[in-house]
Amino acid sequence: MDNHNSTSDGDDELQHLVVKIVDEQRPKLRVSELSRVLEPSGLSILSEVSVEILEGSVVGIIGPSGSGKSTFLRALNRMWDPPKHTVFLDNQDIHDLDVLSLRRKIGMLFQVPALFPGTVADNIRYGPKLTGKKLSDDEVTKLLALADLDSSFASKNGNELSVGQAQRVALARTLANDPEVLLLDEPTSALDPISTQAIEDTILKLKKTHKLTTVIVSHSVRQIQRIVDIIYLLVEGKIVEVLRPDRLSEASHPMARKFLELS
Ligand SMILES: Nc1ncnc2c1ncn2[C@@H]1O[C@H](COP(=O)(O)OP(=O)(O)OP(=O)(O)O)[C@@H](O)[C@H]1O
Repeated sequence: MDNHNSTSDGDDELQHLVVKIVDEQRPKLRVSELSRVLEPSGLSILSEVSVEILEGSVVGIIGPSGSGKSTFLRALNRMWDPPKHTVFLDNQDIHDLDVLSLRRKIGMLFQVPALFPGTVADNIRYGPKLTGKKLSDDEVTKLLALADLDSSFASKNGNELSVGQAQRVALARTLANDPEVLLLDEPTSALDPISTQAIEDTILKLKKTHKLTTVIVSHSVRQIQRIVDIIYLLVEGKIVEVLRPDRLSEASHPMARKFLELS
């Protein structure tokens, strides 16, 4: 009986600890009633989207083609300029930040990597150089390693790389800016499984070591299930479901069910 009680107390303590840890995760990004209507057609692409993205979390955005996923993602670092008072980073309206420093804090990776002319090292040094910082060879090697590339890549030219290698260089280049948030727009849909895994591993590693917050748009439900903490399902510009990756089958919205069945 005593033993039973002490186990139950232990469970309570654990529960409190879990609640405390969850409580301590603060919102990194807050989106408040974000809408986008295309002129002159009047087509609504995003409709009053409100979400909180917790620091250190990996958030997945899924949904049918044309549902507004990329538009939502691009709003977060002003690749598409959202209205004022709709997107906040650390509680600050992103319009109050200089756009270049915003994009250093919130880095982005696209489906197809576009490297600048020059070597891989030139690419990785590009961002820090803009702020007057020259990365050492050692720092370049560390960034390459983070993207699972060895130091021999530093001297290669961008056009010598496979798409998967180029995407990993693009990731290392983004990470060179020491971002707090990473936006990934279908980053592995053109990649082989090894490069895909390298990118997923890097995201999970940086979540642990740097509390990096990641928002990923992906058509791969399996990928989403492998790496994200929470899933937002976007249909016709609206978030229709918020799901845990292990509870995707519980989605109830008809379009969500169809999308998941066909994925
Ligand atoms: N600048 C623009 N001008 C006109 N239409 C646009 C523009 N940007 C987006 N759209 C339209 O808005 C809708 C949402 O686009 P968006 O790229 O955000 O969707 P998505 O969910 O990312 O799609 P996909 O999965 O196919 O990449 C689409 O119908 C698209 O054609």
